[in-house]
Amino acid sequence: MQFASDNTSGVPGPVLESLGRANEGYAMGYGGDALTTQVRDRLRDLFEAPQAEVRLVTTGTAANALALAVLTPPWGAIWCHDAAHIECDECGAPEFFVGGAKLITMPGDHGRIVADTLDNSLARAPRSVHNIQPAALSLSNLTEAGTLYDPDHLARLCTVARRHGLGVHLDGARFANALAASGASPAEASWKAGVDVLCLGGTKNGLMGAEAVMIFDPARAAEFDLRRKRAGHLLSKHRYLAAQFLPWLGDGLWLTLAQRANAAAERLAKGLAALPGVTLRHPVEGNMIFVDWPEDLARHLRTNGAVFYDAPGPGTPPTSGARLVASWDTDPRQIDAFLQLARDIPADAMAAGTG
Ligand SMILES: Cc1ncc(COP(=O)(O)O)c(C=O)c1O
Ligand SMILES: C[C@H](O)[C@H](N)C(=O)O
Repeated sequence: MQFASDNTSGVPGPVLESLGRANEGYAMGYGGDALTTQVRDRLRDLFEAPQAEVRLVTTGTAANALALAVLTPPWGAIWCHDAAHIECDECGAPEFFVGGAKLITMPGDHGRIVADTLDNSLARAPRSVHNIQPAALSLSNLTEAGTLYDPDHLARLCTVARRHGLGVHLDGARFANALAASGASPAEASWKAGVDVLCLGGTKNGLMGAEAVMIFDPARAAEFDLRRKRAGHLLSKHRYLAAQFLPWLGDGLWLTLAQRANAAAERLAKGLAALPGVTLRHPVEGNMIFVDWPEDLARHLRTNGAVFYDAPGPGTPPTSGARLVASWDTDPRQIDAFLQLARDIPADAMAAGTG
């Protein structure tokens, strides 16, 4: 019953088979191989962006930090949600890779920034020589709350950012889950809404460790290349990164895998919502669930083999809660066993706090 994260999942057969095929013979390094060119062309086609530049790296943190570095000068400020991964879980990588940027965090219900709040914040931002300079807006889709920005909401935020002279970065660690949930096209959910650089996550959706940075303004690619190299994120055996993407993007596998993860989360959320004392903290719009539940229930589930991260709720002291993440390979039987376990918690355990 593994619900810690979608990065705990395995790699689907077509991706492993593609790696095996890529292992034949020799290929130029550092992205000079034929597979890398095929991935670029495939992504340009899928995103209706023939001029876009595509760069592959191995982690989402590197993708985010490097993408933000080409949007933000060392004296720049990056606006983001206060629960953003770049704020909470990247150990200062964006600030480091930019060379001194400051993250300006904002509230927003269910992990989403509201356009008026962003507009007001940017309008009040001082811009004298004494101040860090507004430079970029960073959004995540899915958000870190597992919710969705639809293209209209995304476009409103990008319009505000543009009006204040900011570039827009989209952390798409779960972009496929967002597309699968919204039905939007890749272009509508990115550059057509106003996104300048998209970090398209593969690792959480079946790939072994591969992320594609899509730079919709090709003029920014040269700087990205130099930053990627000096960060140590230009792989010499680059064909093995590209080989992961080809089957994934080939016949829509990326969306099929994301739909499976989303459906698994929907199944789990439905069962959780029916349990006494359990509430869903955010709408479940992709493959992540946040619940508020009794500590005894969490303890009972963990004692019996369930794996998940705690996610304390608001308030002082914080309420007991958890994040549960479904993956492309989450087995419905795992979900049913987890829910049955939750239903079977001994009544006295809840009462005595020994569940
Ligand atoms: C929203 C989001 N962005 C970025 C990342 C970074 O990915 P990585 O752990 O590969 O650095 C994660 C990690 O899971 C994530 O959840
Ligand atoms: C939080 C952790 O860093 C990882 N991004 C995850 O979502 O599991």
